[in-house]
Amino acid sequence: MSKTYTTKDVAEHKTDAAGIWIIIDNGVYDVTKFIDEHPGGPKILKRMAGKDSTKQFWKYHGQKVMDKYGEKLKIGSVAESAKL
Ligand code: HEM
Repeated sequence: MSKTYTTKDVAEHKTDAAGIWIIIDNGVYDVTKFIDEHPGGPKILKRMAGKDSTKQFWKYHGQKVMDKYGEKLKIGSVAESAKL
């Protein structure tokens, strides 16, 4: 079963020490270990740390990237969603 987080939980994960989480659509992704391998560079990803990066993600990537990395990095979903 997938874990549920609040946007506040996610917002508290925006440093190397706490871990770096981002929201894409309804999912919560832990990119702490991925960030240095990010082909778009760590900086741009770090700027979205703790935030909803749905718009930015789909601007720069397609479904293929999500299919390849999503499952590996996903740690759960956000409890409150505008889409529910
Ligand atoms: C789970 C989160 C993310 C994953 C797994 C991911 C993965 C990738 C991958 C695999 C690429 C290589 C390009 C490709 O294969 O299409 C890439 C490029 C890139 N990513 Fe990400 N990314 C993530 C989040 C983000 C976010 C949040 C941003 C923006 C704030 C971003 C900005 C970029 C940019 C600017 C590029 C370069 C695009 C280009 O060269 O045309 N990424 N990313």
